[in-house]
Amino acid sequence: LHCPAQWLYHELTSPLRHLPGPRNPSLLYGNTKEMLADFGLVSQWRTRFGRVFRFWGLFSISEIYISDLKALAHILNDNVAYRKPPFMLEKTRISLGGGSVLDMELDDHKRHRRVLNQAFGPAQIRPLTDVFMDKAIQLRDIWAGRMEAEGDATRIDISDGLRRATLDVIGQAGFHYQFNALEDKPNELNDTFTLLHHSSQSKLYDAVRMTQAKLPMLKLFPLPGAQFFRRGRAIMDSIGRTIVSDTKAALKKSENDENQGTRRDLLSVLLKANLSNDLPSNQRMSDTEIMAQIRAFLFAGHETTSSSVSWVLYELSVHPNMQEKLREELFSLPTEAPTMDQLNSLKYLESVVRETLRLRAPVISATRMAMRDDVLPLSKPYIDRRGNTHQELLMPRGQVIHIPILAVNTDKETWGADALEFKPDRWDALPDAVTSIPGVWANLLTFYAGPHACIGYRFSLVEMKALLFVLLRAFEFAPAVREGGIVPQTHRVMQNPGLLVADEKGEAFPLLVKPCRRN
Ligand code: HEM
Repeated sequence: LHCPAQWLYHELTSPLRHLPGPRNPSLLYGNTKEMLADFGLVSQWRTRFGRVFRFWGLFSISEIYISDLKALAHILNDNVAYRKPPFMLEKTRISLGGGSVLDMELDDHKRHRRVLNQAFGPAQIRPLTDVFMDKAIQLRDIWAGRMEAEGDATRIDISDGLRRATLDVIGQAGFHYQFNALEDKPNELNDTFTLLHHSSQSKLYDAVRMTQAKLPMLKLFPLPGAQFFRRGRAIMDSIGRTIVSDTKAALKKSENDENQGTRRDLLSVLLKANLSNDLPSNQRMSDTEIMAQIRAFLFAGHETTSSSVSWVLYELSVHPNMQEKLREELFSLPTEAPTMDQLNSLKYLESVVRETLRLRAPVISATRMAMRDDVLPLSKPYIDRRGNTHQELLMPRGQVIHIPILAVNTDKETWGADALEFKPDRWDALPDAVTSIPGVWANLLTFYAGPHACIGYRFSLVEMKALLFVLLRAFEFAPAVREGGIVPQTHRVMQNPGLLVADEKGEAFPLLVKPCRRN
């Protein structure tokens, strides 16, 4: 929508104008302010208005919430008719720099995925398990050191350690690069990420980027946060240049070497795939595009995993019997250094990871736009504000769509009355209805679906399991604050566990950690 008249025409003539939904409290902000202030608001609307309703985004651009599974399957599998809206692509480019798979659509997206997919299969992730284990052990030793100095039952900011560990993992397993974020030294990239995504200013910075993406002329003004995003991009680019030239040099050196392939990091694999003779030259990625993927992996692949592990530890801290049951299983492996296949053979670990990624999906929603008029099938009819029943959803071109990942994962009509409870055992006998969820993994929308599904989900799952294997065999985790003191904190589309009332120490998510008695 390029001008107010076009917006007005779209809203007034839309076949969806009679959809139920909340009222619009502000022409400028729509419902965004109240949504930011209240994490549970969207699910309250879902209870009140049903699986399809309309709410209002920034500048009163309407968004259609859809959790109807038939309609979602239709949207997620058609990435020609339903794409990331131009303002979301623009926001990614402002925040992260452009040119990666994260801001590509259609043919360019396909070209990128064709090369990138080759680095993310099980055979490529298997040898990276050693890196996941090494970093998990390094974090374990750091926390054990704190316990030696401060005594048993030490209060530790879990998310800080995990963020550093997952940044180190993506550095080493992703690009054969040492961030050394776990070492107790200032790390410029980690500090910039923390400032942008976890400081008191981060929501403001994000809102500013979204406003600039919707009103590009605002990019001419030096609005809050611009210098930090610039700094983040500059650090990532300078690291990226070094990484690409080092990796290319290493590949060249190993061309005539029997041991070709000693470098197993994602970037080495994808650079090799990109140079392969099997790949037509017009399908290759340029060096600039390769560098852009480094930024994408850093951005998409580090905090998502640390948030997931934080959520697992949170759930286990408030469910000590499940923590003990899992620990029992982890000790049943007669090794300190399990392989990917051994980690994947642990059934209860798998159920705990699935249940956490269902109930605490780190990415809670996605946004798409209809690129043409369409008719969406529905599993259940909806009733509009005038009382008329509709068997289908008439989708007008240009309509923004809200895909509620977390709500789909926790819908009582699909998962049963206990959908909002943490119950790993549910994975032993799932209701049939969940098979209609169009997710790429485990009947969940956590890693999305269709052509834009998360490329890194296998990487992330093994990394999570390695961290949990090491940390739960070494420590016991218990709540550090009273019940209800840890709540989901949202930033952009991410949710992390965090303190309801911030403390002066600036901790994000503390737990009481003590050495495991079995050890
Ligand atoms: C628990 C961890 C993770 C979660 C929950 C997660 C979730 C997601 C979701 C929901 C999307 C789709 C977003 C959209 O299209 O609107 C996505 C895409 C993506 N993810 Fe992940 N992710 C995780 C870990 C990772 C890791 C470890 C990497 C890389 C090493 C990664 C790289 C990507 C990339 C490159 C895309 C874009 C794919 C495309 O558009 O074709 N993610 N992820």
